[in-house]
This record gives sequence, C-alpha cells and structure tokens, in this order.
Amino acid sequence: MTFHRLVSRGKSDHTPAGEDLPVVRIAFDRPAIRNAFRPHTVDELYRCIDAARCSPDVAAIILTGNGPSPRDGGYSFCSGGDQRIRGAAGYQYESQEAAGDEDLATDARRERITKGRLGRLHILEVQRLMRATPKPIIAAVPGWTTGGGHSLMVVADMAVASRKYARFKQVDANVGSFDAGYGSALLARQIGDKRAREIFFLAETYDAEQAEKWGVINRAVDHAELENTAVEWGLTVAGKSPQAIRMLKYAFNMVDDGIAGQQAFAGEATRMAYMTNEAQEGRDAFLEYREPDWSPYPYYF
Ligand SMILES: CC(C)(COP(=O)(O)OP(=O)(O)OC[C@H]1O[C@@H](n2cnc3c(N)ncnc32)[C@H](O)[C@@H]1OP(=O)(O)O)[C@@H](O)C(=O)NCCC(=O)NCCSC(=O)CCC(=O)c1ccccc1C(=O)O
Repeated sequence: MTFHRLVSRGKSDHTPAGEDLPVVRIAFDRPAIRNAFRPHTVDELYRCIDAARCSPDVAAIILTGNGPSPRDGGYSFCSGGDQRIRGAAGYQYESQEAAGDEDLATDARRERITKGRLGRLHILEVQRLMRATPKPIIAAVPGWTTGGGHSLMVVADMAVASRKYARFKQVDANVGSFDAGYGSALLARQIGDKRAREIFFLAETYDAEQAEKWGVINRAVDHAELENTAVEWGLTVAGKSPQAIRMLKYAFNMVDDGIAGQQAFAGEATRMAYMTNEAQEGRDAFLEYREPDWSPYPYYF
C-alpha cells in the first residue's frame, strides 16, 4: 500500500502552498496483478486507514489503486484476493523472500508460503474499520475492480470512477468465494435487490457509466479528472462541520449495522452529552460528595 498526505499547491484550495491538506490518499500498489491483495497488503491497508482515522486533522480518505501496470499498461482499483496464495482456509502469508516477487511461478510461490501462519480472511476487518471510521472514505476507481475489491468499493462512502478505464465485475462466485456481508447486502441496499443479485450471479463486466446509472458509484468522470474529483470531494467534506459529518456517517450506517451501528452513533451522542453543563454537573456532584442539582436543566420536549 502507499499512504500520502495531500499537500496544498496554493492555487485553489485556500491553503498556503506546501501546507498539509486534511485529506489522505491510500492506494493499492500491486498494479502488475491488478492490485490483488494478500494478507500483508490487508495488514497495511488496515494500518493506513486506522492512521487516517486517528489523525484529528484528517477529514476524508481517498482509497484508490496505483497504476498503470508496468506489464501491460492496465489500470486497476483492486481485483480482490490474490488467488495465487489462497489456501484451504483463507489467504496465506508468504515468507518475506517471496513477498514482492510477482514474477515467480505459482508453484514456486506456494512452496515459499510460511506454513505456520493461518489463512486469513481479514479484509472483512478492514470493511468493518471503514464503516467505523467517522470520516467519509472516497473510492477513486481508475480501472478494474473485482471480487474483494468490488466489495471495498461498495463499502466506501462515495465512489468516483474513470469513464474510460474503470471496469466492474463481481467475480466472487467464479472462484468459489462469496462476500455474504457488506459486499452483497450493502450493494443490494444501494442499488436494489434484483440488480445486486444480477451483479453477483452473472458476474458480467459493467463500466463506469453503467455503474453510475445503477447507483453503484456517484460519478463517472474523465480519467484525467478522477483523482482531482476525489480530492475536490474530500476538501468539500473538510469544509463541513466535523461533528455533523461524523454523526451523518454513523446515522447512515446505523440501520444496516444493527446494535453495533447504534453503539457507534450512541458513542458520539454520549461524547456530545459529556460536553454539556448538565452532564458535567453529574460528574462534579459525584466528585464533591453532594446531590446533583439538575434544576437549571429543563425536561426538553
Ligand atoms: C481483474 C481481471 C478481470 C483483469 O483482467 P485483464 O485485464 O484481462 O488482466 P489479466 O491478464 O487477467 O491480469 C493481469 C495479471 O494479473 C493477475 N491477476 C489479476 N487478478 C488477480 C488476482 N485476484 N489474484 C492473482 N493474480 C491476479 C493475472 O493472473 C495476470 O497475471 P499473469 O501472470 O499474466 O497471469 C482478471 O485479472 C481477473 O478476473 N482476475 C481475478 C479476479 C479474482 O478472481 N479475484 C478474486 C475474487 S475472490 C476475492 O477477492 C476474495 C473475496 C474476499 O475478499 C472475501 C470474501 C468473503 C470473505 C472474505 C474475503 C476476504 O477477506 O478475502
């Protein structure tokens, strides 16, 4: 993965040149294999998103894929799990020596897999972190997005895609996989049940204009404008009330995330409550060994 903090060029973003902007860019960095992820990639992705989540001066996150491929010039967002290191129980870590050597034959790579480590499906932990991150995550889709990559795009709060190169294909069922969580359920919520079933059951390729029409993405744009659009959206979000954006994201999540969604929203409500004189009176009364005086606080209705 690559992680970049955006920096002002001093032109249109109202920030002096060279200063940090409140947006980060996180990108898959295996363009030769359409940005497929392996467990190390997922570990890095988790850490990148968490770093952005924990940065108080970051308002929005762009998730994209580096490219083009040095092999054939193809662009990709993410093609999902790396099928070459998929074991019987999940995606397996490779030894450090094999890591990065994309040209090794499949059998040679398999022989180098560290046997002692468990197969992992922890991209699902990343999906949960994306939901729990109280900042909009914007997927910028430059090319192919398939399998687990398609699901990450679905989980992102907004998505923009290259009209020329972005291609979408939910191939899970082709390779015996199925994202039976957010990747399918959230997609059905976003675009309708029948269409989501079509995308999973038929696994046909669709392009950015179709994706925009169906509501899978927010906008199809010229390839050259892809990241500019994502940055513009990120900076627009940064111009809004942080509290309002936080509450809105958790509000959008709440119904679909059940009690976990309610907990996230309620946690923010509690944080706000703690800032009130009323809640502080409760704390102070306890610390001062006295009964709380609620009289200044009416029963609002
Ligand atoms: C993406 C393609 C449609 C692109 O096609 P094309 O442009 O013709 O390029 P290719 O020549 O096929 O590819 C170039 C090069 O990249 C290699 N490659 C591409 N994708 C992968 C991949 N996913 N794994 C390994 N290697 C890949 C390809 O082999 C070529 O290399 P060569 O050396 O030249 O052979 C097309 O490439 C394609 O269909 N790719 C495979 C897509 C796929 O099957 N993805 C996996 C789906 S399953 C998945 O993602 C797991 C789902 C998941 O995340 C999940 C679900 C449920 C629970 C848990 C999980 C989880 O945590 O993982």
